[in-house]
Amino acid sequence: MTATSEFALELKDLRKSFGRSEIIRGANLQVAHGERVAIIGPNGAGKSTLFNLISGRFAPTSGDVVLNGQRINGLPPYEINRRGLSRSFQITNIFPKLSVFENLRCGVLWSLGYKYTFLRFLSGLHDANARAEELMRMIHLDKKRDVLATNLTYAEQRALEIGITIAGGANVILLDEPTAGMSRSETKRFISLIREVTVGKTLLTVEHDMGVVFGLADKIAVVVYGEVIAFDTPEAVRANQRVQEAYLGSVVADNQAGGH
Ligand SMILES: Nc1ncnc2c1ncn2[C@@H]1O[C@H](COP(=O)(O)OP(=O)(O)OP(=O)(O)O)[C@@H](O)[C@H]1O
Repeated sequence: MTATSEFALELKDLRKSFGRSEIIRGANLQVAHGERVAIIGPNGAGKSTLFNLISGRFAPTSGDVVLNGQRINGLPPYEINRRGLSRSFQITNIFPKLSVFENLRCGVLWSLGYKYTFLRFLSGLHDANARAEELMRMIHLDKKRDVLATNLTYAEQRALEIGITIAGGANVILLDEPTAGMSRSETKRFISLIREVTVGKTLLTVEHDMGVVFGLADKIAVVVYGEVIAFDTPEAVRANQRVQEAYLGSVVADNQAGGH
């Protein structure tokens, strides 16, 4: 997708209520093309709700979500996907009984299905195979080409999921706690993998692990009570007094106490 606007993603005074409780309370954010952003904040602050608003699972109560310069408020997820945003979930959505290659090929075909008529879709099958091979190399699973997804390690399954997420060439990628459940060494390798496969793309993650946040993000968005209270470089966010008071101080204390 070509960059037609200054920002890949903008949230403008975004609000979301469930019944009488307003969960997102006027969130604003401007993410530049190619930026890697981690969304952090206390439990219940509204991070997942923001992701759900951006990816189209929920429609906002008011305000705008702008993707590549186009308002996408209230569009269904597949339309938003077609416009260049792809999301992977914390819960894996790979097909366990298909091989690595077949899973990736499905991801490619699925994304082609939205972009092409049926005839072009058929002629695209050859391209789909080539793209699936390319993705397999990108996620370092080419040696596991014919292994069923169910027989991969957990970290490999998460890598496969990222491969499927980027298969369609979306320029904005949303990852929900991409390293959750991984060991420290797997996490380290996985951060490198995410960095590699998202070069030139805009990345948003919801993340609790501060090691991942500081290893991956160019910028951090801090969400507290449904508002983005800070959006800056990791160093600036770490030094931000308001963030310290509202959130980061307690996380650092938790980590020192052996929590997560
Ligand atoms: N579909 C829904 N209906 C009603 N309330 C909801 C719904 N989805 C989320 N909420 C509420 O919105 C608030 C924010 O939840 P959300 O999951 O977005 O927070 P979060 O920052 O992602 O939290 P965590 O870090 O614990 O995952 C919570 O109080 C939650 O109960």
